[in-house]
Amino acid sequence: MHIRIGTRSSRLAVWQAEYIQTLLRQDGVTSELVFIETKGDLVLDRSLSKIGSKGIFTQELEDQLRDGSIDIAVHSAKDLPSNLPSDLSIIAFTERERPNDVLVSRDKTLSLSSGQSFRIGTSSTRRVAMLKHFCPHLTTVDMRGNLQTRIRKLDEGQCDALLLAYAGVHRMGYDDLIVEHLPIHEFTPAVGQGSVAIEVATFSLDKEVSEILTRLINHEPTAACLRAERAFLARLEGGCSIPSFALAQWTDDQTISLTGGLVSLDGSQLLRETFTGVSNESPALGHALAEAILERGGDELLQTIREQL
Ligand SMILES: NCc1[nH]cc(CCC(=O)O)c1CC(=O)O
Repeated sequence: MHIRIGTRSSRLAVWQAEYIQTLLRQDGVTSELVFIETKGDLVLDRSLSKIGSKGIFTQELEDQLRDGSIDIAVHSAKDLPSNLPSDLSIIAFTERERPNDVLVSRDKTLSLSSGQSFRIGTSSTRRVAMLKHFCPHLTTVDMRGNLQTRIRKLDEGQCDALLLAYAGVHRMGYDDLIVEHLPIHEFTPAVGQGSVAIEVATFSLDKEVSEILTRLINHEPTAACLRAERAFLARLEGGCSIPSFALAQWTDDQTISLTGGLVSLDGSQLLRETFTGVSNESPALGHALAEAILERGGDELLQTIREQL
């Protein structure tokens, strides 16, 4: 069996694709990487929320799944929209890396909780809004580009620190630059953060091949958590430009706890709830959480956010 793997060509994307190749090789499955550029890689002068986030890192890969140029597409689970068209599906989520965000800087004395004032580079609406909520004394600088580009901008002095996903920083070998791990009960991560998703064209991939790939790549405990988080996001109809967050975690061998919510762009309002339920009904858990958040004022909050973006 030989699999053509579609991937973006950023260093993190290549790390992810090579990780998938390693998992496949365990069972003698050979593969090759097909590099595909997405709108998110090309348009670097505008913030993600202004480009219109839906599928900006995924569309071109999906086109090649459909026309049969590749067998699977590898994405950061976080970049994959929560509502997939019916001809595409996810057949695996890899075991999640630690899901939290980290503060990255050359200055070891920096800390979010210290009360010092400094500039943080980020292009994520969630991170900007959360910083405004928890750390109003800090300023943010809009910063696009892959990890290496952002660290170069940090070194050029365009900001004093970056707020990033631990998973990407660790995978790229920048652990030495981490000055603080942010607590997930405050800075709850984005849906899917830390896991890698495998997407296929539902009707063109052979069913038997698809089952083998799932067996080799999918980590079911992670997948159950991501189904809860993604159901939450789907109900909010949020892409990655909406400042929403959710993290599901196992509490015992049958139960998942899902924490998630929304924060207003100016940080003044933060809605967060935790729901617990049985793991095999995790999408229902995500749906229930979304309903609760919408009912508690999330509905109006979302409307305001959409008008402002
Ligand atoms: N949207 C960019 C993106 N997509 C996935 C990751 C990090 C790795 C991951 O969450 O799996 C990042 C960078 C970041 O948020 O710091």
